Amino acid sequence: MDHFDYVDGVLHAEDVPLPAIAAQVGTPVYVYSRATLTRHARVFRDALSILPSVRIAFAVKSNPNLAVLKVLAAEGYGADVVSGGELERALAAGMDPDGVVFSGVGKTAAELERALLAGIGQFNLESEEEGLELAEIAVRLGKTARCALRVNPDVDAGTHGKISTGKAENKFGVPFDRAGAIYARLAQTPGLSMRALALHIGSQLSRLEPLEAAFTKVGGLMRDIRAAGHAVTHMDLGGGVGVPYKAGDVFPQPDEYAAMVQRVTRDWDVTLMFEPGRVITGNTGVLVTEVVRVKEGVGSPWVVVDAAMNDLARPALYDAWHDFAAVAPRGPRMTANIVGPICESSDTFAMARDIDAVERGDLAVFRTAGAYGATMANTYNSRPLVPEVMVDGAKWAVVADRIDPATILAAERVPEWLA
Ligand SMILES: Cc1ncc(COP(=O)(O)O)c(C=O)c1O
Ligand SMILES: N[C@@H](CCCC[NH3+])C(=O)O
Repeated sequence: MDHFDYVDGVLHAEDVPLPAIAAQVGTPVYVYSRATLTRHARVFRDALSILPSVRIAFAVKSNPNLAVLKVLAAEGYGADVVSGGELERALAAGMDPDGVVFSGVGKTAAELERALLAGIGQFNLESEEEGLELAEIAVRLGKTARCALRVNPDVDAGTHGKISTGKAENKFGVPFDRAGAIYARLAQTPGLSMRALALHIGSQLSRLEPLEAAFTKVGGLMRDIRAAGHAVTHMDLGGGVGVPYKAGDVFPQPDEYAAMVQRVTRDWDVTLMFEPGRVITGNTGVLVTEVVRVKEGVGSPWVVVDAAMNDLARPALYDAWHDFAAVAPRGPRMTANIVGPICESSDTFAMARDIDAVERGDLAVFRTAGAYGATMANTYNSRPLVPEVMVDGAKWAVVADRIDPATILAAERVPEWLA
């Protein structure tokens, strides 16, 4: 459930008509509902409350906007970060460093040092090499780094290949059959305090079975590691729970996910950690766009909108589906190809889609754009960086400015020797 509904034939975000935002901020623009965000944060947290000891670290990459992070910090969420930049955002949002988990295969020495000095809660080590490097830095700084070892369980998540992370051929984590030995070595390395195993097998999972298989497998590994005499006090089960993008699609609900986790982890005796992203933010946002032109096509007309693959990359990258709806539907329907203005054929949001009939100048939205939307935007074709707005009841505010090409141009330099 979200808070984007039609009132008197006009799509609103909570109590605010989207045309009012478009008139002031222009398009394209991401619009987030604070009520939806809060609701999702609470539903997920409450579902997990059936488990004895839980820490939730929001996957910042899914929506790193500072206002979004502030709302989640107030709901007791920590942060799963994958770069120094995301760490700074989490800290700027007032998140407790102890609730920050640092994932990623390529953390640099500078990032590791900064995170150690900030006192983050856990480093999710993705290799033995990373662990040894972190240990050296920790010893030099007189610190101890609390760590998890990320294991690659070699389980097929059944999601799009480009967002699958738990098969042996993916770069993430250490090979399952090497994990016990690596954990043992790192547990004896000064500067590190090994406390957990971590896993994350992929994103936008539509079924719980692959997660259950992976948790079960890594649970067995945890027992082996304990039997070898090493402590495991935490287990980080990652994120990955998917959301429906297409009206009518059915996805696992947070309470079903929690029940599965409870069943698998009943005798683990650990603090369970989670890194949800999309399930918290996916439904909290829409991308508002304006129809620039309706152009004759072969078969279906081309509906050219002013949003493009630089603003919402998911359809171009993963052939992802985002529902498209007119902000003020005229009544009839049409079959159309929806595209952006960028000079790439992959700048296509939908082909031969049955949509609300639209004309030049009409506003429309791509739904379920709160996760992996603005965060993946760029300025390709020297387009502006898309702005973001948050709505709260009848109030709304710009929470990220549109960065226009002139500002970007001002950061570029022509060297003297070219002048
Ligand atoms: C390590 C890690 N944790 C958490 C997430 C969040 O995933 P999702 O948005 O699918 O919940 C990701 C992204 O897939 C990730 O790479
Ligand atoms: N960017 C991807 C998700 C990647 C998850 C990263 N671990 C998407 O839009 O679906």
